[in-house]
Amino acid sequence: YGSTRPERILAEVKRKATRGDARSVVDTIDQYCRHQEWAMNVGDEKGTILDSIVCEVKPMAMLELGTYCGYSAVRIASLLPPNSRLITMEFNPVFAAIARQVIAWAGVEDKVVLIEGPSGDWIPKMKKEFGLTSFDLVFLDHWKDCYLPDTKLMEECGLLRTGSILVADNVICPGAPDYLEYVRGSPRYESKYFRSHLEYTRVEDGIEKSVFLG
Ligand SMILES: O=C(NC/C=C/[C@H]1O[C@@H](n2cnc(C(F)(F)F)c2)[C@H](O)[C@@H]1O)c1cc([N+](=O)[O-])cc(O)c1O
Ligand SMILES: [Mg+2]
Repeated sequence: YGSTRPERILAEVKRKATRGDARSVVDTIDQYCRHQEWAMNVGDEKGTILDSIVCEVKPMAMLELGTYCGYSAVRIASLLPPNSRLITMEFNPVFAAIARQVIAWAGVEDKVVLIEGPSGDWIPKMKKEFGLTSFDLVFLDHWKDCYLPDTKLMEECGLLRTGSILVADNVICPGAPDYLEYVRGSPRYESKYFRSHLEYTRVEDGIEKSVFLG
């Protein structure tokens, strides 16, 4: 029986990355996915844009939708201020199990809370479950047709405050046209596009940064 791509990525991390060294985990995954087999991590080029926003915002409460193998969770967690938390949500239990091991190998498990299940179930109960008032920063990198409904649900559940920032991957490729139209057209958001490339390729893609104005 063959292994899955996430299992092969985890095996590469355990073989090549230094335990406890988040940067070496990130670099190992980037090397593997650039030279061995492509995978849908935000990647090194768009990852640098994400890093700059995380460092600028210094979020105390951050949410990621779409953990996959944990690449961006590790990347983000390595930049978080002390006492801040990244909550990362994953729908697929197989991917979640891999991501937990990647996050542990990187030594950032104290900064990351991985929750499993559909966003529609979790978003309405996050305030209570985690004693949250709102998220300072949200990274959307899950199913592209869920970006808009989940953003509206976060608004409705009071998880966004004036100044909360949404960062969305793949707004060009594969694309999230309804989300893009919403954040760019709504008076309640101030949106900015960061042009880049689809991870590990020369195809155009980009990240949209949108500030919620309340
Ligand atoms: O489809 C793409 N990403 C979809 C990513 C999907 C991932 O998000 C999880 N999820 C689903 N719902 C939730 C939550 F949190 F809501 F519960 C979490 C899924 O199980 C999966 O691991 C993609 C595709 C390409 N590409 O080039 O095709 C490039 C990319 O960067 C991509 O992100
Ligand atoms: Mg993506």
